[in-house]
Amino acid sequence: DDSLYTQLGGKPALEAVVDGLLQRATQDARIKDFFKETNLKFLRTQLVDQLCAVTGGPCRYEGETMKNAHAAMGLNLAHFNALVEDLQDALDAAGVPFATQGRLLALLAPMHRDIVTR
Ligand code: HEM
Repeated sequence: DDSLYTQLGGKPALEAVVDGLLQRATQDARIKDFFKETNLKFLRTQLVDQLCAVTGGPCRYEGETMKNAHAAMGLNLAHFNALVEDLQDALDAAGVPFATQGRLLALLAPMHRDIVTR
């Protein structure tokens, strides 16, 4: 099994990465206000399922489309890049090797087309 999911370290590793991301994003002055009214427990579940599914793991993501989930936020590319930076820091902290980080970021980067609206 050479899926990115396995390379990342499976479900426990993804959970650690998502926890690290949410911790950072909710304290990041550039973007934390977007999360003020968010149910973080629900968002954690959705993110783990989504990342598991897109990396080839045994999960199904049944949440909103990226377009619908972010439409009302009016996100720009700086917001998007700030979140990606927080994700990279979380991946570093979880000990994910640089090349593996690159594989994940390559899957997520194109989503900016649906998430960034201004
Ligand atoms: C590749 C980048 C991103 C991915 C993969 C992603 C993924 C997701 C997912 C899976 C959800 C849950 C959707 C649902 O089922 O309700 C969500 C919601 C959310 N995202 Fe993102 N997101 C990204 C970028 C961003 C950025 C840049 C921000 C803000 C700076 C952001 C802020 C939020 C917030 C606040 C919610 C929760 C909305 C609510 O409370 O209903 N996301 N995102």
